[in-house]
Amino acid sequence: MTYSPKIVLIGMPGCGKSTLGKQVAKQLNFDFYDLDEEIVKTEGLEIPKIFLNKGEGYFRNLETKVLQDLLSIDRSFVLSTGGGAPCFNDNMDLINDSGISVFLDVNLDQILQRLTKNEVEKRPMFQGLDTGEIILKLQNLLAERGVFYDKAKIKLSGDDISTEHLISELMSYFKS
Ligand SMILES: Nc1ncnc2c1ncn2[C@@H]1O[C@H](COP(=O)(O)OP(=O)(O)O)[C@@H](O)[C@H]1O
Ligand SMILES: O=C(O)C1=C[C@@H](OP(=O)(O)O)[C@@H](O)[C@H](O)C1
Ligand SMILES: [Mg+2]
Repeated sequence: MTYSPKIVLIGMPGCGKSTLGKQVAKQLNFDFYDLDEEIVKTEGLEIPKIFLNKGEGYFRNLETKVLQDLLSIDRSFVLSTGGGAPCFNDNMDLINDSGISVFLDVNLDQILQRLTKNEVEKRPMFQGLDTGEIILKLQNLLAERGVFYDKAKIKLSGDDISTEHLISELMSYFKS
């Protein structure tokens, strides 16, 4: 039987899951999926529109369904999740049952800088908030979500986690 690793990136919104995931998949020659992009394709609506028109509860159930479908693919891939994905509907256990979860633990100051540049409009959780409110929101989210992120099989921290760093951690994990 061949081993098909499924690498699943998790972490706070803005920590770099989508950016890093794409790069790592390319370097490893694995398929790449972005959970949010797959949700958008399934629903035919952008993420902020799904939140606005159908509500967060609907989004979370759709997120779980699309996650389950992706995790059942029998090939190696890198999957970048959305920041909330591991924290609803037993998703973190699902991820750990079939994949290698990697928590990108980037500090909130760094995330704030990235989000406030140009990234708020894509993320309904932060729309309409000023900088102070975004800080509070990030702190509250991390307080709720840390317990889920902590279940990751691999944890990487730093302001700027590189593709090389992630690949080297994965190689050590595969060897262990
Ligand atoms: N290592 C990095 N250094 C600087 N900016 C980054 C880095 N990784 C991601 N970014 C930027 O931060 C923003 C959020 O990144 P993204 O990959 O969308 O995060 P996530 O998918 O975790 O929400 C984007 O503008 C992206 O270009
Ligand atoms: O943290 C969250 O709850 C969310 C994060 C987003 O993904 P990113 O983590 O890629 O921003 C996206 O799934 C949605 O807007 C909800
Ligand atoms: Mg993303």
